[in-house]
Amino acid sequence: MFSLEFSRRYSMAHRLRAGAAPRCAVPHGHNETVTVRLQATRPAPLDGQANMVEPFERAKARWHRWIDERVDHALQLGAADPLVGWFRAEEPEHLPRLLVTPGDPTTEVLCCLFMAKLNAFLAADGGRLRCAALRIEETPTNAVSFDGDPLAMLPEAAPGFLPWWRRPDLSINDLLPAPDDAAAPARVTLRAAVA
Ligand SMILES: Nc1nc2c(c(=O)[nH]1)N=C([C@H](O)[C@H](O)COP(=O)(O)OP(=O)(O)OP(=O)(O)O)CN2
Repeated sequence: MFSLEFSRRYSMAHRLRAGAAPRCAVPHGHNETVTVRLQATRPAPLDGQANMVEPFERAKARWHRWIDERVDHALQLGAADPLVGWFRAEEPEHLPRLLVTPGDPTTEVLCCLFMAKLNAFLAADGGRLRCAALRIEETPTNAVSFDGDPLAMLPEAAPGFLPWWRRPDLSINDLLPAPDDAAAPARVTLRAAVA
């Protein structure tokens, strides 16, 4: 089967608070590269004319827009990190720049969140492609890759609530309604109801 592979580079900062990597408890940054492998959900032979699974431009458009506009230069924080509350109180204008993860923002969880988000984009674009594997190079010497079902690796959301990584919008957290997300006000109300 054919695979389409795309790489994108972004800068990020994060910190890990759970204690598994004590050196990483203080905010610090990396320039990371994410590489995705896409496959057709219904593989077909080449047609002898266009000979494409899908034009690269179409296959990667939403994904690269999200990486460039939202993930690049975001601060990645675990949902329970007190820095989230600090930004809410002191610099709420920067809340859209926080990428909030369930538990510490490790490269492992990022792989699953990114893959789930990419699959949400691909489903919204017609479901012709799906992400078969994803790899993040955190540093020149450390990388994590994942294949399989990313949702099986992540905590379940409250019933009726779609977390940001399952929505085909540009969001990177659930702290605020995303400006491009018409359904967000209803979802925030629903989340308040289940909390
Ligand atoms: N399993 C994981 N372990 C670690 C992660 C992670 O996401 N998953 N992350 C970190 C830190 O982010 C750390 O900044 C990067 O790791 P580290 O090995 O310290 O990076 P170096 O560039 O210093 O690597 P060298 O090969 O030693 O130069 C830690 N662990």
